[in-house]
Amino acid sequence: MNNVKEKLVFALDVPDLKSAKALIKELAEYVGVFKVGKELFTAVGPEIFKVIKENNGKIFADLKYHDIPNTVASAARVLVRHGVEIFNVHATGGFEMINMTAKAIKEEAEKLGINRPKLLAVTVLTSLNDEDLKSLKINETTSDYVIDLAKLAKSAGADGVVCSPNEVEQIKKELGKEFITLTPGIRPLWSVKGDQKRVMTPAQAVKNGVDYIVVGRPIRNVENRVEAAKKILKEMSE
Ligand SMILES: O=c1ccn([C@@H]2O[C@H](COP(=O)(O)O)[C@@H](O)[C@H]2O)c(=O)[nH]1
Repeated sequence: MNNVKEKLVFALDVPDLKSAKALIKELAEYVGVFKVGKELFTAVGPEIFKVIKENNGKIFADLKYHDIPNTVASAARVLVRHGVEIFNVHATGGFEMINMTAKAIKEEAEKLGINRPKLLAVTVLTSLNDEDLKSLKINETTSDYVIDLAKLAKSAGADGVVCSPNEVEQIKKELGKEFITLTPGIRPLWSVKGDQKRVMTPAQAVKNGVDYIVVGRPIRNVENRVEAAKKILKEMSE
């Protein structure tokens, strides 16, 4: 069970520090990594990183940077100084943006004598499907586009990608087992899809070889969150 706990990333999508603290305390025993997304970070800033560290948690800064290379690399240096374990940028920011960021975090971590965070590139959001790509004038299937972006990200120095569990087997086959896959769009059979379109159950995602699964609402929006987390860990270990 402990092994699957390390794979479980919980999305702290709440609007204030008080709610985030309560969730961290409630779920620390069942969750490997806490994900800080745009809502919480915009509300409380880097203070949340301190709180997670104080509770011996690992941090995934899900800030999905997408800007010119110098801006992203500079922001990433700050994340290194905050001691985050994982962070991400959009793969569509391009080779130079990812490459400059990868070099910057290595340099910054060496300067501080600490481990550098893992750099992941977001491929195609799990709320998008083939039809959505067509409307964006992208003439590829979602899975082909994800693989192309994953190849670009790897060649630029990323440690892995954010994708849906549907693409994991292919990514591992083409880019190697060590290339990290972190997958939102996780929906146990007892939960609702909401705005997620490319979804999979925790059990199937683990079978497909994902390194991390991200779960938010299926745990956060139920009455007994500890029970929901335990149920997911059980499904992951079956
Ligand atoms: O492609 C992506 C990238 C990021 N996310 C984030 O993951 C969580 C999922 O939460 P649920 O409540 O389990 O849907 C959320 O914070 C998203 O911002 C994603 O869903 N898809």
